[in-house]
Amino acid sequence: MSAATVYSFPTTHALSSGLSDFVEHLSSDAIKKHDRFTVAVSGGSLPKLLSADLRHNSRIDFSKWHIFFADERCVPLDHPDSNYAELKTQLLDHIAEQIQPSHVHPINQALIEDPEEAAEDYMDQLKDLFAAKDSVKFPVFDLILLGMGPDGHTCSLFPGHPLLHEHLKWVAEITDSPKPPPNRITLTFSVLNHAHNIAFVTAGEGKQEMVQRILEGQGEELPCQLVNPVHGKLVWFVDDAAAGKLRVVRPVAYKL
Ligand SMILES: O=C(O)[C@H](O)[C@@H](O)[C@H](O)[C@H](O)COP(=O)(O)O
Repeated sequence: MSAATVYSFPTTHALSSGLSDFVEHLSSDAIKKHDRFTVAVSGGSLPKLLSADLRHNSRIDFSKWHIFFADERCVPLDHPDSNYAELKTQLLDHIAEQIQPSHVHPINQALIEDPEEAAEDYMDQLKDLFAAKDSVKFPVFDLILLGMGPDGHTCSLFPGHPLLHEHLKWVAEITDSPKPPPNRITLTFSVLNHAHNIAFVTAGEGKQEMVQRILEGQGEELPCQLVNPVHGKLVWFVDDAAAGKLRVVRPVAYKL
């Protein structure tokens, strides 16, 4: 995989605070350049780690944010499995007065029984924002925030799954996710790898071995290893526990 910068923090509190500074920096940079900040967010522990400090960060102009989901389970938006529901609880409800509701893009709840249609509809939502001109080949997010599954999956892109080779679609459906629920939609590697910035966020001792395998292992094609930005930057935000088995890659302290 392309050289990634690994930022390690002694605690998850420190990680959340560093991540908030990082997101603030990218957001203000993007708003200066093109008057908006486009971000895609994953599920799992990410919304909590992301939001602990971010939701109190008054230096961020959330009114310019456009929020998408890197992957989503095909469940109602108030279901405990919904990534949207988790982000709402952790972040959106806390910045409700600043964020514009039309700038938040959950999946279309009316289509959850048909993942293929839900994926097509989500691609249309992306097109509305990114592809005013038909010539846009892929959306270029300012930031995509990813988690790392225990098997090395990211988004709903699982080891050995045919979706790892999907190069045309922006958003794909999956109906046989090895992790329940089986029906989901996910951004594809084409979209991930065109982002300006990609940040993996993962914490805890239980992640040590997989973090080491992904960042230092060779000869595998784990989904997290297929995240290789074409022009953008790749960073990992981890705690010292998750970084505990790294031997070759040197984690650094985060500084703006
Ligand atoms: O259903 C899923 O596939 C999960 O939401 C998944 O994509 C998650 O992001 C990773 O498994 C990391 O999860 P943790 O950050 O909780 O370890």
